[in-house]
Amino acid sequence: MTGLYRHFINGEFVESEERFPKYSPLNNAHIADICEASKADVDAAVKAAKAAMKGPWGRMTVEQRVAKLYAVADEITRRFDEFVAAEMQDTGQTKHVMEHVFIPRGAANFKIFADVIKNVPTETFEMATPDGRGAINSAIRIPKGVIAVVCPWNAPFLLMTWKVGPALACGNAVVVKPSEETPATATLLAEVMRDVGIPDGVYNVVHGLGPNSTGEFLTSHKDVDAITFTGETQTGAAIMAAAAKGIRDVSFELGGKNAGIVFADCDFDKAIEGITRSAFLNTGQVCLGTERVYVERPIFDRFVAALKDKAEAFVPGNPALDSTTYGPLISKEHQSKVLSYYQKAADEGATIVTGGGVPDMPAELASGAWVQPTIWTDLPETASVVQDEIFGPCCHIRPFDTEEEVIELANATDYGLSTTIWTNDIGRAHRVAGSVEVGITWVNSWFLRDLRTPFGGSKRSGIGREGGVHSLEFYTELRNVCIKL
Ligand SMILES: NC(=O)c1ccc[n+]([C@@H]2O[C@H](COP(=O)([O-])OP(=O)(O)OC[C@H]3O[C@@H](n4cnc5c(N)ncnc54)[C@H](O)[C@@H]3O)[C@@H](O)[C@H]2O)c1
Ligand SMILES: O=C/C=C/C=C(\O)C(=O)O
Repeated sequence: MTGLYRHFINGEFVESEERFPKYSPLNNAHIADICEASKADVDAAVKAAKAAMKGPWGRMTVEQRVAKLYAVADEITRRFDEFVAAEMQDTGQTKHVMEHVFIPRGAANFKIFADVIKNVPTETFEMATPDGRGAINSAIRIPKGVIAVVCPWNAPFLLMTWKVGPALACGNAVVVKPSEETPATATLLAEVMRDVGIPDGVYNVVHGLGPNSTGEFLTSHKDVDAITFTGETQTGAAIMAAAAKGIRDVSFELGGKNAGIVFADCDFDKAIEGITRSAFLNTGQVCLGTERVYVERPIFDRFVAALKDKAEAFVPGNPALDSTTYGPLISKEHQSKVLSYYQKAADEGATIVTGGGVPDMPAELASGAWVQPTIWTDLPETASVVQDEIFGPCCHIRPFDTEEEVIELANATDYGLSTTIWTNDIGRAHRVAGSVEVGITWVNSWFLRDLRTPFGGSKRSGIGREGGVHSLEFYTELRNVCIKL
């Protein structure tokens, strides 16, 4: 996948003059150039998508669309190793996480929404009328039209297909703007779309940056009917302002500062396992990840010691090796941001339980975006690393004494994406789950996904829910047809 990443517009790969470099997270080597879509390129992509809605795609039956989406999923599965390699090259994350989490979810994201759209009923109301003949109201689902899909870099293929799957299932056409850090799998998916016969213009990809670049050109384009975005809360605010012009609908999955809550009656080993994953999977670059851990006082010391052991057991290195369990951050820029928080934690008086710096790496990887898994204790809740989303492999652990106290601590944030609660008291699990202000709560688990369930954030972590029938709310419009009999 080295070389040049091109746009995919109206069924063809096209280049543009402006380019920017892609560096490997593993060693900062220059591994590719990426075309940067101009206003004219974006306009061509939006025009192609709009035209596709009036072409064969717009005329397909649901059954025909569903068959196409299954073909997309099957082709992703057939080219599985290429997707694994492409995303591994962009993110530096381990082959294991690619093979077991991110790439299979790409295929699953097409199948689930093909199944949903095939089985969803429409609503009908019969009504009486003064002439005694009555009328029937029937709501039919209409695709919204051209959907802009703006994606982040942390789980590029999973997050992009989580939007493209339902958008296409509902009969829309999409223009995807992948993150500037992760062009590979969106581009590879274009080949899949072409090869399985998705009509030209239904799936378009425009590469580029955000502000004053492709992302802004796309989200402010007047012929985009709706915008689905996953990324930082501040970017969401900028996109919302762009969407206000023309009154376009938005679906946002934004940042988080998620709390893990561990009660003393939990299954200790499972809780350690779970919090290890939620804090450090994907080098902490998971929106659902845990950066604040609250542990009931009787098991606090034991918990901190056990999590320290887990953090120190990660093996950073070449992601293609089975022995590697830990990757770099996405970029040197993100490394600087995370390291600045490591410094702030030290300045603000944290006890550094483990980490806090850069791991020793062999010469060929020494220039990569590596940081150590890091655990802090003893900070006040006002400390920067307890307040801000860092998006790195780090967490602060604090003891608590009562259920009421921990609920208050968990809720003391503007974010509200997810939480993970560890206890064997089912009543307490249910009470606490009902009180933590988030969109997604896991009890005795984390990131256990049933794709039929509503997924999204509360407070500043998002707008709307995607997943199962909930995605239909965003990707279609209901048109009520009232037939007087
Ligand atoms: N809630 C969720 O489900 C979820 C999932 C994954 C990631 N995230 C969040 O994503 C963030 C990490 O991703 P990121 O750093 O790529 O996010 P980001 O907001 O910096 O960028 C996301 C995308 O938006 C584009 N963009 C940036 N500015 C833009 C603008 N003004 N107009 C239009 N497009 C613009 C970027 O080019 C990129 O494609 C974290 O905050 C994380 O919590 C949330
Ligand atoms: O990093 C964020 C991971 C988000 C996961 C999903 O959006 C999902 O599982 O659907």
